[in-house]
Amino acid sequence: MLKNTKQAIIIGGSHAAAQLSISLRQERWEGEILVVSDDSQFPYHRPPLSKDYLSGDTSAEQLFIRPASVYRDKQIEFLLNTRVEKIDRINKSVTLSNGEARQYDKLALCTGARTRQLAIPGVALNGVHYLRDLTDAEAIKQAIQSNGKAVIIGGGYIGLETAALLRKIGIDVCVLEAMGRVLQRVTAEEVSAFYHRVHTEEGVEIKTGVFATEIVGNDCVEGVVCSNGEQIDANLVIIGVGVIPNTELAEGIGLDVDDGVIVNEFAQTSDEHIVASGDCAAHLNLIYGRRIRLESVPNAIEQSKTAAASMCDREKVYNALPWFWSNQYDLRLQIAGLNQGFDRVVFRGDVESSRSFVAWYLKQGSIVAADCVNRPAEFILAKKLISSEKQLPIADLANDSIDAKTLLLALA
Ligand SMILES: Cc1cc2nc3c(=O)[nH]c(=O)nc-3n(C[C@H](O)[C@H](O)[C@H](O)COP(=O)(O)OP(=O)(O)OC[C@H]3O[C@@H](n4cnc5c(N)ncnc54)[C@H](O)[C@@H]3O)c2cc1C
Ligand SMILES: NC(=O)c1ccc[n+]([C@@H]2O[C@H](COP(=O)([O-])OP(=O)(O)OC[C@H]3O[C@@H](n4cnc5c(N)ncnc54)[C@H](O)[C@@H]3O)[C@@H](O)[C@H]2O)c1
Repeated sequence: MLKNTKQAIIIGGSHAAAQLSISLRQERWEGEILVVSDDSQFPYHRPPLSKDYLSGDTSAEQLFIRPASVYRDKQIEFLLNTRVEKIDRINKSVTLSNGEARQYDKLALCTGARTRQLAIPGVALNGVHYLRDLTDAEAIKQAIQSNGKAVIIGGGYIGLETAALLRKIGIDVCVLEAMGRVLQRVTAEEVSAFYHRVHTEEGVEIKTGVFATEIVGNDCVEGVVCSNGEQIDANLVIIGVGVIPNTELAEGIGLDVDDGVIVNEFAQTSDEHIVASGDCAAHLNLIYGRRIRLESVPNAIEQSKTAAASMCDREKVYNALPWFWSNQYDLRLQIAGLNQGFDRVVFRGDVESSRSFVAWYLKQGSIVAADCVNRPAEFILAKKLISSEKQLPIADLANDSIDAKTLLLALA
C-alpha cells in the first residue's frame, strides 16, 4: 500500500525515465509514480541498437534495462503507447493521447531527442532508415541483405558504428559526411583522420564534404545522388545526421528553453514543480562553468538521480564529469570530458599507424578532455585528472613508456 496520495508523473520511457522512476523510490517517494511513454516497450538500452543488436549478437530480451517485474514490485505504473499531449501548469495536470487527464504534484520531462530528418526527395522509399529506437533497429535488421550495398548519410556515431557493423557482415558501405571530416562534432582532426583510416582499411568508402541531394528508386531505394553529382548504388540507406531535443511540451507551457529545457544543477526547470533530465535537458555544468546539453546514457542516468532527489525536495547536485563511449570493430573509444575550446592536443601512443592511443585535449595548459582508444587504464586516469584540481606534467602524459598505473599513483 502506498503511504500517501502524491502523484509523480514522468514523461518519456527510456534511459532517463527508467532511472528517475527507480531513483524516486530510492529517495523514498511514497506516492504514486506514473511513467507515460510513447514507446511500445518497457525501457531498453539504446547503445546496442547501432552495435551488437544489429549483428544479432544481442537479443531484444537482453536489451531491457530491467525486467518489467522490478517496476511492478516498486509500484511504478507504466502507460506504454501513450503520449502526453499537453501540460496544464495551473491545474497541475497532463492530457494523454487516450483523452485521459492525470493530476500531478511533481512532473518530470524525460522526453529525450528525435532524429533530425533529411528534407530531400526519396527519403520515404523502402530501404531508407533512421535509427533511434528498437522499431528502427528491427527494420534495419530485416533489411540487411548479405552482398548488399549500403549508403550511410552522416559520419557521426550512428554512421560509423553502423558502418562497422555492416562491414562485419560483408555489406559494401559508403559513408557520406557533409563536413570536412568524420566525427568533427566531437574529436580533433587527428582522431577523425584515425577513424577515417581504420574504416578505409576495413573496406568502407568515406566521402567527406559531400551530402546527399536525392535518394532515387522505384518503390525501393536504388541509389543516392550526391552533392558532387555522383550517384552511388544502394539497396539500403541509413541516415544518422544528428538529433533534435523534444522540447515542444516545455515550450508550450512557457518554460525556459534554449537547445533543450533549461535546468539548473538540481535538474529543476523554471517551474518549481517540474524537473527535466537526459537528452532533452540543457543543464548548468559546474565543472565547465557553462550550460550544456549532453546526448549520452551516463548523463541520462546521473542527471535523473539528481532530478528524483529534487522531486523529493532533497538537494543532490549534478556535477558528474561527462563521458562517452563508442565501439567500432576492435576499437573501444572512451571519451572523458568535453573538448570544446581546446587549444592544443597531445598524443600518447601512435595515432597515425596503431589502433591504441590517447589524445589529451588542453585548454590554457590544463587537460579538459581525453579520447582513449583501447586505453582503459588511461581513461580512468583521464577521468580522475580532469575531475581533480591536480595536474601531471604533460610530457609524462605523452610518454608511453611511463605506465598508466604509475601516472595514477602520481596523481594519488
Ligand atoms: C543507436 C543509438 C546508439 C547509441 N549509443 C550510445 C552509446 O554508445 N553511448 C551513449 O552514452 N549514448 C548512446 N546513445 C545515446 C543515448 O541512447 C541517449 O543519450 C539516451 O537514450 C537518452 O535517454 P533519454 O531518456 O534522455 O531520451 P530518449 O532515449 O530519447 O527517450 C525519450 C523517450 O521519450 C519519448 N517521448 C517524448 N515525448 C513524449 C511524450 N510527449 N509522451 C510520451 N513519450 C514521449 C520518446 O519517444 C522517447 O521514447 C545512442 C543512441 C542511439 C539512438
Ligand atoms: N557511441 C555513442 O555515444 C553513440 C552512438 C550512436 C548514437 N549516439 C547518439 O545518437 C544521436 C544521433 O547520432 P548521430 O550519429 O546521428 O549524430 P551525430 O551528431 O553524432 O553525427 C551526425 C553527423 O552527420 C553529419 N551530417 C549532418 N547533416 C548531414 C548531411 N545532410 N549529409 C551528410 N552528413 C551530415 C554531421 O556533420 C555529423 O558528423 C546523438 O545524440 C549521438 O550522440 C551516440
